[in-house]
Order: sequence, then C-alpha cells, then structure tokens
Amino acid sequence: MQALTCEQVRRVDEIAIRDYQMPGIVLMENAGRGAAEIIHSLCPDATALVLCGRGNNGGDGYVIARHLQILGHEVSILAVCAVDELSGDAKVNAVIADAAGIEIEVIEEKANQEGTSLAMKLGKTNCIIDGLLGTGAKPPLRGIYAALVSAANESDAMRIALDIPTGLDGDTGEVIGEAFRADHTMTFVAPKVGFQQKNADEFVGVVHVVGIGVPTKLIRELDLPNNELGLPKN
Ligand SMILES: NC(=O)C1=CN([C@@H]2O[C@H](COP(=O)(O)OP(=O)(O)OC[C@H]3O[C@@H](n4cnc5c(N)ncnc54)[C@H](OP(=O)(O)O)[C@@H]3O)[C@@H](O)[C@H]2O)[C@@H](O)CC1
Ligand SMILES: [K+]
Repeated sequence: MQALTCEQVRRVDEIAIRDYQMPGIVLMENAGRGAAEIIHSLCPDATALVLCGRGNNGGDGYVIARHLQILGHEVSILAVCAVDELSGDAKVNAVIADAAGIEIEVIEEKANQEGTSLAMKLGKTNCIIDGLLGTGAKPPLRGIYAALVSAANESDAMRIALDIPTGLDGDTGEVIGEAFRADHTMTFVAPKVGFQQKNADEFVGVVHVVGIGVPTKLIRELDLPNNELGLPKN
C-alpha cells in the first residue's frame, strides 16, 4: 500500500468527514476497534496500560481501552490531562471509558521529576499502548511526554504505538531526543512515509495498517494521477 504523509492522511479524514458525511467519531471507533482486535491477537492475555495524550491520538487510546476490556483484558489508562480538558471525539470516548469504569489516572506534570514513580507505574503492565501523539505532533516532545516515553522504553512490556510512535516524525522518520520504541505500530489508513526513512524501523517495529472505514472510492482517488486531493503525483 502506498505510504502517505501525515498531511495526506489528515486530508483523508477531512474529506471523509466533509464530502462523505462520515462523523469523526465513526472514524475513531473504526480505528480503535480495528487496532484493539490486532492487539488482542498479538497479546491475548495482556494487562494493558494505555497512555493517552490530549488529542485524537489519545481519543483512539480511549476507544482501544474499551474494546480491550470487552475482549477480556485488564486495562487502565494513564492520561496527560483530565477528561474535562479534552474536546471533540477524544472527549466523547474518554467520557465513555470513564463511565465504563475503566481506571483513568491523570499523570501530573510534577511526576516528571520523580522518574521512579513513572517507571513503577509503567513497570506493572506487560503491554504499553502509546496514544500520546499522532499526526498532530510537532517535535520536540514537551513536558511529561518525554518522561513517559523514556519510562515506557525502560519497561520490559510489549510496546504498541498508535498511528505513529510518539517522538518520531511521521514524514521524515527523524527522532529529536527520545521516541517510543514500538514492537508494533497500528497505523491508520496507510503507512506513513517516515516509516521508510533511515533508522525509523527501530521505533516503528512491525507495521499493521488499520482501516478507518472510509469508502474505497476515496482511497482509490489517492492513486489517480489527477486525484482530487491535490496530492503530489509521485
Ligand atoms: N477523525 C479523525 O481525525 C481521526 C483521527 N485519528 C487519530 O487522530 C490523530 C490526530 O489527532 P490530532 O490532530 O488531535 O493530533 P494528536 O497527534 O492527537 O496531537 C495533538 C495534540 O498534541 C499536542 N502536541 C503536539 N506536539 C506536541 C509535542 N511535541 N509535545 C507535547 N504535546 C504536543 C498538541 O498541542 P498543541 O501543539 O496544539 O499545543 C495537541 O494538543 C491521528 O494520529 C489518529 O491517531 C484516527 O482516530 C482516525 C480518525
Ligand atoms: K502515538
């Protein structure tokens, strides 16, 4: 499957919502359910800890936590902000996860100083899921994100990235400082062009492409030389 830039994938979401009247919440549910089913097949008995950022990448994490619970897993969430600080589709899914009784612990910025407490928290699970940053990331990692990524990388848990390993630039494959070293990456719609660059594969691990339910016609338009998305003709 053709690799896309972060901007191209964001355009797919925009067009699905604008031209095909697909609610973003439906795209997020498809993304999260599809990722959860692959994660379940990879580690059927895992106790999972989902790291949720404050955007829609975090939103995917809240959906995945719910579906892993449905599939029988012990799941908890470590969030960079409280549910009421979220917005849009991410907030909807955080509220659902909270109502479903899934533990959501908000990690305080000050935890940054006490690296041990983070390592303790992340050491108690055998599957860490990175829902911190996706196509909306603007490196370098700010505040608690770098500490969370470092603590996750020190853990001997299986590490699974959602869409793009946090800290990796999805377009260039560059890593400034630290990036989540995923064993598996569940990437939505298409592989990202940055995954093929230099040493990205040590952060990306095995790539699994997860569809988000957009119509074939939209995806087919991506391959047309004069496609409507205004994508470069490469
Ligand atoms: N319907 C859809 O659209 C679908 C979308 N999908 C999912 O959405 C993802 C894109 O979501 P998104 O656009 O919300 O961006 P996301 O990557 O969550 O981060 C934005 C937040 O992070 C922050 N931030 C940025 N850089 C930072 C840094 N270096 N260090 C710290 N913080 C940083 C940034 O803050 P700001 O820069 O605005 O101050 C903002 O708050 C995509 O990857 C896929 O997983 C799928 O569900 C399919 C359907
Ligand atoms: K991520």
